[in-house]
Amino acid sequence: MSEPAGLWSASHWIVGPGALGRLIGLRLAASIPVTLVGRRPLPAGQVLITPEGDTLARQLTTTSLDALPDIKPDVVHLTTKAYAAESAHAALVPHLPPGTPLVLWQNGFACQPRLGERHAGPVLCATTTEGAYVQGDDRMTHAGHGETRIGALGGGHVHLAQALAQTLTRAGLPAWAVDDIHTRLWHKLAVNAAINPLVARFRIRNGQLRDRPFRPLVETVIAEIAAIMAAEQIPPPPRGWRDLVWRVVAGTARNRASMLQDVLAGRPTERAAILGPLLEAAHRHGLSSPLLVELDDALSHHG
Ligand SMILES: NC(=O)C1=CN([C@@H]2O[C@H](COP(=O)(O)OP(=O)(O)OC[C@H]3O[C@@H](n4cnc5c(N)ncnc54)[C@H](OP(=O)(O)O)[C@@H]3O)[C@@H](O)[C@H]2O)C=CC1
Ligand SMILES: CC(C)(CO)C(=O)C(=O)O
Repeated sequence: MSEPAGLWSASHWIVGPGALGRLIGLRLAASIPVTLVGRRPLPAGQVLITPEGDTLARQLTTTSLDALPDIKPDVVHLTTKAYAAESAHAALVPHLPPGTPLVLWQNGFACQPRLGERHAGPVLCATTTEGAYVQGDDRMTHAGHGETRIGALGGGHVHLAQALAQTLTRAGLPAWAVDDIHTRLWHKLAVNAAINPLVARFRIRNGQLRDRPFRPLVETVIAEIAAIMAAEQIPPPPRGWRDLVWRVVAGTARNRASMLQDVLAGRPTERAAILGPLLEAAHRHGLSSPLLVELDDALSHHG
């Protein structure tokens, strides 16, 4: 695959340099100019612990949204949580030349269509199974290798998606350009909706969903999600929704899911981006989804 000129040496801004943002930033920074843009500047010396236990130390340019450099980026990766993406984008936009490509890495399906409309330049969405968590302002752990898919919601910007996929792959984050990112985002949303609210509510690890008291609840949530997806004409995964969800439960059995971690830490959750689009679709199609509504309601007390 040949790469459009310039992307491998292009400068990348990572806006929202938490777990995923720093994973991308530190991996790219081995050979590409990267700037981490936060709400507050992070230390320039950053450390990444690899899944194999090795330590990668990097010096990066770090700054904050209120002190952006004059040199502009060629690509912006927005890696805040879903609920912060639109406000971060609004703060950033006055400082970006029109036409700057934007890559959205959020889970759920809330900010993507809205920013796709609003951003004055190409917008790509990425969905990834990489796993990362933050250990401090200068240290993060790449917990597990995964795969990333990138594409535009309308299916365009193919060369840009291919170039970015190649750039990420060369940096050690295997990535592919796809023409069905819309479907893939909804599949990831389905997995997150089936697992995250239940484990957050009962404060259990993902694997415990297989146990007797929780298993029927997972099955009910999957059935509600499958009905909504069918009404929305989202194609099911090849072996169906149950197979997809239970495979992820088995593969992440020891995980404390992100929503559980957020609830335990008293942080806002990504409830609105994950359950919101499902409940809106259920409403549009006149479908009843009592368990999803109950879980959404319970989580709403956590923000
Ligand atoms: N972590 C992972 O393994 C994966 C995460 N994802 C998705 O990626 C997204 C990011 O997740 P994750 O990296 O874990 O989240 P984190 O909370 O670790 O990182 C979010 C970062 O965004 C920063 N931030 C918040 N508001 C703003 C703002 N207005 N401007 C600039 N920066 C801001 C936060 O700063 P501060 O530190 O100041 O709060 C923080 O550094 C989520 O949608 C998540 O679902 C998807 C797959 C895997
Ligand atoms: C797939 C799952 C549920 C794995 O823990 C996840 O993506 C999350 O924690 O948000």
